[in-house]
Amino acid sequence: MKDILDAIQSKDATSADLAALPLPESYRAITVHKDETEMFAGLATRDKDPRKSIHLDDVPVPELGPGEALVAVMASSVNYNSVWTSIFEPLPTFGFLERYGKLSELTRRHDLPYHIIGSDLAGVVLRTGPGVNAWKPGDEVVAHCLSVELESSDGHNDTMLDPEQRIWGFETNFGGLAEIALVKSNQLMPKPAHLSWEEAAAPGLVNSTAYRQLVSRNGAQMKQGDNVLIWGASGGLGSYATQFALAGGATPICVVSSEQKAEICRKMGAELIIDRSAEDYKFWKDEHTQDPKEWKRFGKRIRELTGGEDVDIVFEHPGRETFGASVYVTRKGGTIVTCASTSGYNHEYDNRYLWMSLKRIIGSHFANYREAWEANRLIAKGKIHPTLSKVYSLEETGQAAYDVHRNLHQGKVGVLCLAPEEGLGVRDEEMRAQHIDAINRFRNV
Ligand SMILES: C/C=C/C(=O)SCCNC(=O)CCNC(=O)[C@H](O)C(C)(C)COP(=O)(O)OP(=O)(O)OC[C@H]1O[C@@H](n2cnc3c(N)ncnc32)[C@H](O)[C@@H]1OP(=O)(O)O
Ligand SMILES: NC(=O)C1=CN([C@@H]2O[C@H](COP(=O)(O)OP(=O)(O)OC[C@H]3O[C@@H](n4cnc5c(N)ncnc54)[C@H](OP(=O)(O)O)[C@@H]3O)[C@@H](O)[C@H]2O)C=CC1
Repeated sequence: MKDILDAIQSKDATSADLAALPLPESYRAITVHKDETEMFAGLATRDKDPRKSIHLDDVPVPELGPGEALVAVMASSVNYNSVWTSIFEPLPTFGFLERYGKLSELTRRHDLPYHIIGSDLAGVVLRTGPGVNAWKPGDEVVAHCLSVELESSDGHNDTMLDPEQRIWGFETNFGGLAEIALVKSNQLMPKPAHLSWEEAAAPGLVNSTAYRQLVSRNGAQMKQGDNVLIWGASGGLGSYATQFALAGGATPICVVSSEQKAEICRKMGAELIIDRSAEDYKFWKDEHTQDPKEWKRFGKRIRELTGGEDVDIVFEHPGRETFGASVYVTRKGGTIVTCASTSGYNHEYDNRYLWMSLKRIIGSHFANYREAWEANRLIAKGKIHPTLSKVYSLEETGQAAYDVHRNLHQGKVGVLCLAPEEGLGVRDEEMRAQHIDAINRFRNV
């Protein structure tokens, strides 16, 4: 592994040099174990501690198949899907690996007693399998997390609709929180040249998801002048949704839970901010009953901020706790676009406010290759910036996942895999200098 890292860091190693280096037999990877899926039985979600279930193991390098690439991972990031995997909710992910393993001789590789997790990476291509022409060893890349087979016609208008659509590192094995990852070559995209490895690895999953959810024709199709209510506006998804709203001429109404987070949103350029903790909204009176008076108080606050307007789009992901309020505060004909249910997936809302006011709920999930490519292009052009706050070592991934699980973080949390330190991998210093304040906006807050 040291030779590989030396070659990546040397200025003059060629593609042929990298291709000629032998692969190691094993590599270090963050895993959860199949024989531990019951370890948190009986505990409340909040009390399930990723530091106990996440391991750093030596694992064998997987066989490389057609259309695939092995990538030396310089850095990765923590996504909430890795939190779900590590607390075995809503299901242990081993069921996904078993199902995938039944598809073919080749996919059987994924069905293992350990799951290498992680759905983001920035790194360097080491090997490509048969049929891969667009990428070669030595290419500096980021990977999006859509894994598809595309044997059915269903996915050929929008690859997210492929019946064999999976999220890499969540529903497949050999994910990005490791020194080497196995991806399909159609997950690869050019690494933005002005970013370090850990900055480049941070946006991928959430940036692509927010792009489809808010901007794409497959999502809410946000337009200039729209009022967009963004839950968790300084979090993973929300920090990109806020940037897309601002860059697209819309007005974000950012919901956060502290003054510190409100300040981050102001630094991004947002002006309309609701501190849900300070204003103490209680949308649920008890576990079973919502309080429409609280929806109304929340809606009034939005109208105060906007000068009397309601929101055209709600960017939803907290789920059960907020969904009733989200449906209520959306304007007539507006859109609630949801990609998650962090606080619970059985949502309740008053349907009269949906049908009588001709509102629409849209379900959105990750992004197709084109959407991920467009979202990555915006990063590469310096129009949208990474929101990396803190960086951990691979050994500390359990703590990094704990921070995200307990909402102790801001924006995105990075993980160094092969990169020996932060700040490496920048190719375009001039462009970096132009955007350095925006790139560092979330650092150490
Ligand atoms: C990019 C990052 C993203 C995120 O972070 S997202 C957040 C993390 N992700 C999650 O929390 C999602 C985790 N996944 C799940 O919870 C489950 O994954 C699902 C609930 C999404 C699906 O459940 P399941 O049981 O895996 O699949 P089924 O599609 O319900 O299939 C089970 C059986 O039910 C049959 N079935 C499906 N639809 C119907 C129907 N309409 N009528 C009759 N049967 C149906 C199927 O065929 C199959 O059957 P057979 O077991 O025999 O194969
Ligand atoms: N379907 C898909 O493709 C994707 C789904 N997801 C899912 O989206 C969810 C969010 O992911 P991500 O943004 O990365 O996570 P983060 O934890 O980084 O950010 C979420 C933010 O939401 C806010 N929040 C959390 N709980 C509540 C609540 N009960 N009420 C109101 N606000 C809340 C918090 O902000 P604050 O405290 O400041 O209000 C938090 O910072 C996860 O469940 C994840 O699995 C993520 C990416 C892709």
